[in-house]
Amino acid sequence: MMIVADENIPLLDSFFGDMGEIRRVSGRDVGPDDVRDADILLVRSVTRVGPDLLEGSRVRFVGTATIGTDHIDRAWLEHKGIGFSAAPGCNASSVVEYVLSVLSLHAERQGVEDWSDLSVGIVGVGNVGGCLAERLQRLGFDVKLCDPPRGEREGEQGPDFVTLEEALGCDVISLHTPLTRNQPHATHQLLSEPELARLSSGQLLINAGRGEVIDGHALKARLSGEQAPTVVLDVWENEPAIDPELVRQVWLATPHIAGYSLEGKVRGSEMIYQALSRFLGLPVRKKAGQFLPEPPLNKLTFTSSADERKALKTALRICYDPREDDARLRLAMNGEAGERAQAFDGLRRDYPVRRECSSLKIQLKGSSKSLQDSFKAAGFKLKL
Ligand SMILES: NC(=O)c1ccc[n+]([C@@H]2O[C@H](COP(=O)([O-])OP(=O)(O)OC[C@H]3O[C@@H](n4cnc5c(N)ncnc54)[C@H](O)[C@@H]3O)[C@@H](O)[C@H]2O)c1
Ligand SMILES: O=C(O)[C@H](O)[C@H](O)COP(=O)(O)O
Repeated sequence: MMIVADENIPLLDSFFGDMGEIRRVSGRDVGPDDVRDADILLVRSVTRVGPDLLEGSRVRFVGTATIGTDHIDRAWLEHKGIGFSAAPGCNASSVVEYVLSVLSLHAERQGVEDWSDLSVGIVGVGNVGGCLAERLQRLGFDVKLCDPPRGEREGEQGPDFVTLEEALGCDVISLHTPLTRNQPHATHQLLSEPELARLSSGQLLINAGRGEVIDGHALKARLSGEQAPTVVLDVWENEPAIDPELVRQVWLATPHIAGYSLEGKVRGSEMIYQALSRFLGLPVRKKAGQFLPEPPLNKLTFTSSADERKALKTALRICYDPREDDARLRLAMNGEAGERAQAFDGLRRDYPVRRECSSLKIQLKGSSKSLQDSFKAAGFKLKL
């Protein structure tokens, strides 16, 4: 069996090595000739999968080791009877930790002593948005949920959802919708000129969903105007050829790595391994946990003299500090257009190992019960 796989999917040999021959390809450049004799295609978000790539090939299963599926023509795969699986939720914790770290920095920058005084509007309350909402609510934030498709589906049974307009009134707005077009509640340019005009200084807009959910031209215009909001972008229109001017205008700019924890990536591989095994009628024997190395830092102790307001933020930033990715992306924006696009992809390909909060055991000596609860709510494990 021939398995063609994006070279950036981790643990290809460990998960798939005994299923067939693996041919590694560059996800950005893979073409019909690379997949013609393949049975299985494993991709990440940078490969567009549809008739242009697969017509005439013998591929019978496609797996994407990602949450997002906007790069996949699912209707065409179904029409052709080609099996498909994504990796829903694989890197949700990683994205949530990205947002928590950004929030902690924003509160500090705004001089907000208790970060949970900030109201947060979450747009798109699925795997990522739902996990973010749960953690923020446990941390005491006032959270508003905006998800019209869920609102329609769940009615009175679901949580109280607000309109986009109401969500845009929060101190922080975090976008976690998929990218969709030509359907009810399509998210392509969900935030355009009128929505961006509602935002003002003091507000923070985070996009860690898909770049095209915000109209980039309108955003640039808004950021050049009066009372501009603060903006954090992890995702961009036209990746990898992103707009360097927009990078300069936003507060934090990262190269689509919010979901790039090692745990998130390995879980993505595990989930498509499981789906492919089921598709082929093979037993599922391997687990992500067996391939995760010991984290470089596995224990952190706060003594009774620690400042309780700072302890959680310190731990969050030890696990992930977006300012490092921001600095690297800004440097990468110095070259010519082609060099910039290559550098964007290079930052993602050579991403340093980042571990999730759950890999770090926290010891709290003589701390309050509320601090212990906050650490647990943020996703840390406590060492008792
Ligand atoms: N930056 C990253 O590294 C990164 C990592 C993971 C996922 N993502 C992106 O985040 C997206 C969300 O991930 P997820 O796992 O939570 O997906 P999901 O499918 O579980 O949830 C998406 C939610 O958005 C809602 N939604 C759809 N249209 C909407 C609209 N117009 N307004 C408000 N809500 C709407 C859906 O009803 C759903 O509940 C993914 O599709 C992917 O594009 C980015
Ligand atoms: O959809 C996802 O899971 C994320 O956006 C993911 O982090 C994308 O990573 P990529 O496939 O582009 O490496």
